[in-house]
Amino acid sequence: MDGDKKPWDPSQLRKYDLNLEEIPRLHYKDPKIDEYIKENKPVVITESNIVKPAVQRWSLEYLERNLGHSGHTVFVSRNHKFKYYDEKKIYNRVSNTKGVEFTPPTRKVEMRIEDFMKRVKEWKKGDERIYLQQSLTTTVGNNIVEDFVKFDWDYVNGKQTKHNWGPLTSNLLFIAMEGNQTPCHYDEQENFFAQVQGYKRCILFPPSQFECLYPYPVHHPHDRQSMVDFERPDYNKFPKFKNVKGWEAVVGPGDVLYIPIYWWHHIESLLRGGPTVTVNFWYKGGPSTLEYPLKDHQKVSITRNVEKMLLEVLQDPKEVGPLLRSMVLGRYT
Ligand SMILES: CCC[C@@H](CC(=O)O)C(=O)C(=O)O
Ligand SMILES: [Zn+2]
Repeated sequence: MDGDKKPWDPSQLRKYDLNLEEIPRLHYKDPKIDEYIKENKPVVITESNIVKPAVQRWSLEYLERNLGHSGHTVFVSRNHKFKYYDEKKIYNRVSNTKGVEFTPPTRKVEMRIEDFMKRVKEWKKGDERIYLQQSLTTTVGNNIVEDFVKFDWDYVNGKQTKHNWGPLTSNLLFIAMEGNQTPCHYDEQENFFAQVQGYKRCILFPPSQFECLYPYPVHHPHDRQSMVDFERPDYNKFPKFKNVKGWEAVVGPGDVLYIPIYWWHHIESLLRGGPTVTVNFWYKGGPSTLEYPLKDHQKVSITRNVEKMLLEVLQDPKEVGPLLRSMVLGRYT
């Protein structure tokens, strides 16, 4: 790659009408990284050895040979969106206050890695898309385990300890087709999002923009996901989406993006960039001491608890909205 040639160009990014700033990129030895993490702000950590063995060795061919022959979790979508849904919340098939059936936007299948790679290679426009999302556990091959143990655990464990995070809950391996998209959502975990192969565009919003991103109700299968379709935003239903202000970074091999707990993120593999490989590190949040003023993500957590409590006592999801409206409108407005 000659000097000034960028590894990707803007034509590989889908067009959105969003007000975005660049997420800072800091060398992994820079102490300012700890200031960002302490303030729950995203930062791209560069030149680290966090997943260096994977960056060096995990080509698609290597992964096909070494990932292991058990079935791997693969999501299938009729379009480029892979919107997460919680199967456990499709309990009474009623997914919103109008009693409409919930139709899962993707389906989950178990696929052997060679079948997955074949379908990726032979994919044609109009075919269903697939997205491998597999927890890195002992079911993977020995070479992968050897690479995994050589990740820079001192570095990530050091951050976990310094910032008083909870335990590491999982490392997920993602193998995406070019153009695959995980629509805007938040997780209740701290995340080191380590890019291994290919380039991904990450668009993030702070928890304070909760009102502009219109999350589904907590009892909905799409809990934690934004209701706004970034490609065709409905400004009548979601007027405050116009005011949203976000941060973005395109991460490439070796970059590690810190996605703070409760921060919204919309992530997509670049168009025409080939398949991408990512490993994430999800940690439970630290103990949340209630210091005033409360942090924005603590307020989001409180709203979640209110919705859960109301559903628990009212039982019928259709009653939660009307009760909240009667409580607030005309009184707290
Ligand atoms: C299943 C979620 C995958 C990931 C987004 C992506 O890489 O497509 C993400 O949202 C996260 O790591 O939290
Ligand atoms: Zn996520």
